[in-house]
Amino acid sequence: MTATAIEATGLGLAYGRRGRRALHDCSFRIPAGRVCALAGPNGAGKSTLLALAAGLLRPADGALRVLGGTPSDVRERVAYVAQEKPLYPQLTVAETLRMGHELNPGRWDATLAERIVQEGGGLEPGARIRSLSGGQRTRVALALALGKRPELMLLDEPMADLDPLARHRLTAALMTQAADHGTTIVISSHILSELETTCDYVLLLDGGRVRLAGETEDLIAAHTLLTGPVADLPDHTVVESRTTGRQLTALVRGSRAVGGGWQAATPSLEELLMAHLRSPDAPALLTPSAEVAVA
Ligand SMILES: Nc1ncnc2c1ncn2[C@@H]1O[C@H](COP(=O)(O)OP(=O)(O)OP(=O)(O)O)[C@@H](O)[C@H]1O
Repeated sequence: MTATAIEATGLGLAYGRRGRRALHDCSFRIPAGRVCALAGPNGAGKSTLLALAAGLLRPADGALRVLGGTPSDVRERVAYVAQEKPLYPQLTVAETLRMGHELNPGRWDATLAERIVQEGGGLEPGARIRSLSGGQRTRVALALALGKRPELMLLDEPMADLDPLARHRLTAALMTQAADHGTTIVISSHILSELETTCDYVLLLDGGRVRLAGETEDLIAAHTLLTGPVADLPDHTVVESRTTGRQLTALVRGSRAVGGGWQAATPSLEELLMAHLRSPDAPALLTPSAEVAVA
């Protein structure tokens, strides 16, 4: 089995004593070297999971192992970019990068960090962080994260405020980092169509629970999109079915051929995720590499 980047066993967390559970009994594994999409609707628990993996929150239940240790043990080897991209507003861009250098002795890649802030309409080194736009701050935050040359990057909706060109460039920089250095990237996003082209692993959360986890390809291959006359679908686990006039469209588990006028197609990742989100009662599915080994 390949090395493990993140392993959660029965992980649970509630905010406050009477708080609703943000995560509930989550067990899954993300192997090292993957680019993993963390998907799920608002309030699914994505930011909570990333903050736990970054060691900023502690689990109330269960356990979370990151790069083989506790999140606080491995902090040096992990880069975390939170949704609100906290940076020091009074520092300049150059001072922020210098801080990155000082905080990461022996690891810091100044050339890469500089390139990220300079690419596509460079940021003035003397510009104060407080004077930057949201998207420009994101570039500085990602430069700090990439400059650290981490083994694991935890990115909470990093691209949300970037223009399409900057988004494209930074996605390419992340993919190069993953390919050249085997960095594991866990990236939360609501833009499902973008995840399909960039991510080879998926973790879908909903209501604080794991719904899908595993290789993108294998999860897609484990489902079939069937279209045909309105009728029962015997012998299939139906994730979601919808009727339009006399036609039924159903996402089912399995890839068996069906007769009787049914047309079978491979779902896109977006279709797969959307069908699961629209059907909260569909059973969860984890591929073997995402299952936690029972001791
Ligand atoms: N600091 C907090 N105090 C109390 N409840 C919180 C706090 N942060 C998150 N929650 C609750 O925990 C649950 C999970 O929130 P979380 O931010 O992890 O979801 P998310 O999947 O990242 O959502 P989004 O896509 O909107 O960013 C939600 O019900 C949310 O209201």
